[in-house]
Amino acid sequence: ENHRNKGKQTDSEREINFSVIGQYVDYLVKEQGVKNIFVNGTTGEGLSLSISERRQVAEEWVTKGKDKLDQVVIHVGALSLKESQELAQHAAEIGADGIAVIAPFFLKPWTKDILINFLKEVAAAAPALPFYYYHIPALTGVKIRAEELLDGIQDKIPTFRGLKFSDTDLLDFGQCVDQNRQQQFAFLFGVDEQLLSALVMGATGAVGSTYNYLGKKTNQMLEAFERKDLSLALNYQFCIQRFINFVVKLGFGVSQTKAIMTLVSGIPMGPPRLPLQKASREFTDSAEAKLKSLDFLSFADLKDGSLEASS
Ligand SMILES: CC(=O)N[C@@H]([C@@H](O)[C@H](O)[C@H](O)CO)[C@@H](O)CC(=O)C(=O)O
Repeated sequence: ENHRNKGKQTDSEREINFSVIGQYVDYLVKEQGVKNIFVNGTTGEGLSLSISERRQVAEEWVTKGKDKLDQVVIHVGALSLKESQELAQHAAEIGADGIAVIAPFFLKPWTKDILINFLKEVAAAAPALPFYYYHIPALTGVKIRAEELLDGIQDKIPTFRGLKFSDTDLLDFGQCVDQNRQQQFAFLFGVDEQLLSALVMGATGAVGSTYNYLGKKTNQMLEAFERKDLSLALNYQFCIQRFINFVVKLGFGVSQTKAIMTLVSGIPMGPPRLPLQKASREFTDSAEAKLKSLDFLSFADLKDGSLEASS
């Protein structure tokens, strides 16, 4: 299963290229100002990887991020509670900074209490690690409101430290913040095109796919917000929205994100794994033109061979 550095053609198409992770850490820190990483989530196709691959990816990020990254949080959600616990324990062993879990999405928890019980069992496998609930109802189909879930959650899960909220329901998000003011929870927003609205609601941070290549722009928005320069912050958000709106119309998902990451960083992300399909050349060309027209990408930013890798 470990095809690391064997260099066969099929490996690069089908297997994880662990060797670029170290390079990618440097890229994110230096070029994008991103120092916190969420590993094996949606963009990382965590649920399409084997348990052994997930362990290896997590290890590589923690090892290569040492003394460079502030926090590496590992997503350990799985359909099998046992696998999730194994991954949680592994995250603790390798020195990750936290774990996050999505709701199981095949046989689903139908009530808040059942979901809490599942999460509690995973959290207990890594009792020293901060625990985050990853709320992404559009993908899991589990629509239990985050605000309800958070009510009294620390009594059940003492390591609970926050929420990664990947949904557009700002009523739910706002109420998560409003009802937990006494706690020091992290409220991490996951819909990049709406981040400014979530900041107004009290988001304490963000986790998202576009920060791989729009990290610098988003940091400028965060700084403007911090300085209370709302009109400048809104300018940045609208700029980001123009790009996301453009690619959404072309069909935007994890595969397309990977193609853009390759294009902008020059580091080959490889194709996605089935059932995802590689982004088309037309998509990548259009996205590139849009990035340039929005001044998100200059010719100088394009690294040699970047188009090669995504073609
Ligand atoms: C459904 C989805 O992929 N959502 C993204 C967003 O960053 C999303 O790509 C972005 O807001 C553009 O719509 C993140 O919430 C997912 C994420 O952070 C992850 O990779 O775990």
